[in-house]
Amino acid sequence: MSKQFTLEEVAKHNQPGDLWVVIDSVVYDLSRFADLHPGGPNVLFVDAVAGQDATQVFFGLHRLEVLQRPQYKRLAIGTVHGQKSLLQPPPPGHISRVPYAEATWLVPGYSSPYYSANHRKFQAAVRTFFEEVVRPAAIESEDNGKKIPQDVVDKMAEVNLIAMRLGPGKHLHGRKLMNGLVEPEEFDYFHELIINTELARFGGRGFVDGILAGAVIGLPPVLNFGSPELKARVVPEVFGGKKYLALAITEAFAGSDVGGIQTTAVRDGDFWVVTGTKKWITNGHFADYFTTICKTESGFTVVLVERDDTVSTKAIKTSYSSTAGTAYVIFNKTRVPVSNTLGEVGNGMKVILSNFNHERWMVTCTALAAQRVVVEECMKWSSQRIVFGKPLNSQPVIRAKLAKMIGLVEAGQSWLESITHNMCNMSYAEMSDKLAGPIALMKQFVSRGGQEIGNDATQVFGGRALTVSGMGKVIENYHRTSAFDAILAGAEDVMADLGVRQAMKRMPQTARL
Ligand code: HEM
Repeated sequence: MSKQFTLEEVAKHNQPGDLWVVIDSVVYDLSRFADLHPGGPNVLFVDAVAGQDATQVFFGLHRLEVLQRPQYKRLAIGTVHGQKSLLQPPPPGHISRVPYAEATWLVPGYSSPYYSANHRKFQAAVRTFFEEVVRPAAIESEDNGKKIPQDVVDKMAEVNLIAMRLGPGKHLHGRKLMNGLVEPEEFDYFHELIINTELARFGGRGFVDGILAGAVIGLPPVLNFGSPELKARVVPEVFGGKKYLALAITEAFAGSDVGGIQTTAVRDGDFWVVTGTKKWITNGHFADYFTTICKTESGFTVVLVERDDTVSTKAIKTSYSSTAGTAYVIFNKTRVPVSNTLGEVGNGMKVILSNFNHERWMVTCTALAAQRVVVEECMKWSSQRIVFGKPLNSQPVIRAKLAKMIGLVEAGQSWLESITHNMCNMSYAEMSDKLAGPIALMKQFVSRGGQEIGNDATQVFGGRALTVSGMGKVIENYHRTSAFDAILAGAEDVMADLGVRQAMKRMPQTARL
């Protein structure tokens, strides 16, 4: 591509069979491609395009990534003499310079009391890892609905990313985290927040769950309530990416009202016999283990069910990608060793509830990261889209929408960081006591805001936000799937109610106006 042309030379190639255009200083020969062009050949032969610098019109219709696809890269034949490319894709690990595209602590010139030098190094390494190793798989899996590829899982396991996703704790001790970048004892909830943020930046909500969210929510009961033998066997398999695990609570009969579940576990000697169904089980379609709550003679009991011929899973078609492995699970008299019991018999609710705060906090982290990407997309689109002869962002109504989106994301981020700071400084018991309400309220605030952001972003992008590919594909995906954040880990309205009821419990008896 060392050949250089003048604009005058390019201009001579302006008809069917001999068609050149300039995009961002690069000269493309579209002579043979014109008939194959997904937008049709005719649009390429208009005077403002054929033989001309079509940069502005091109970016009104295509994402930068189109030019990076190998089949289109080949169309480049040289550059325009004296011009330089201004629109290269950013290198992996890059911090966006688009205002509000990054949390403030990452923006040069701003400071934050929450993040140490180690968090900063960690963020840079995790972003680079996710962009280099995970992004291509994320985009492909979101599209084709297949499970996250095993080689990506293996690479995540190598740097202990699966283990780190469960947050700080003893399970990290003795492990080399991110090639030794952070000491296991040093790893805190801000490190985990960083991981959650980075993995949700690819514009695919199904993949956010497909990237082993099942283990993040289903393994803690094993870690905290399983026998030493069970842990010694299962935990290394899951952290090593060799086996998959899902949390099986909800049923067609019971969602937020967990008490209504109908799956039973009946004792038969050294076994539980588990019978029943579970619905909406994230990663369930490919899981080897199911952390399952069952009705037992006395109350509820949680057991770790291992997949065998008596366990069948059916993929449920949801409005997000089936890469999440969402499943309907059927246990048909499945025999589970009593040694797989997690926690006390009859006290299963405690085991399940112990997990909810962390799960809700995690959903908030990933939801906010996705919303920030939506803000970035809208900021870019509204400045590059020319409408009525002016950039879209010259319209006050568009700026008002941007203001609302930015406000929601920044408010959510500040709340999240404040809660995360408290998580770092509280014992587990204090967290359960003091943070269940705030985390529930924060989650409902962020998920509700997310749905508003999805609606506003759709208006900003117009029809482009309604197609799964092309300019508005990130917005389409977010808008279609934002309700997942409002349902998973606790329905939005239930969260709001829980948060306020917790606050009411703390009202001083003597409080009067
Ligand atoms: C290197 C040159 C080009 C390549 C490789 C290319 C490729 C593509 C591709 C892959 C699409 C499908 C949509 C997408 O994936 O974003 C598309 C759509 C389209 N292209 Fe191009 N294109 C080129 C140049 C142009 C130019 C110069 C124009 C100027 C008018 C143009 C007009 C369109 C239109 C109108 C569509 C349909 C957009 C839509 O459905 O919203 N293309 N092009």
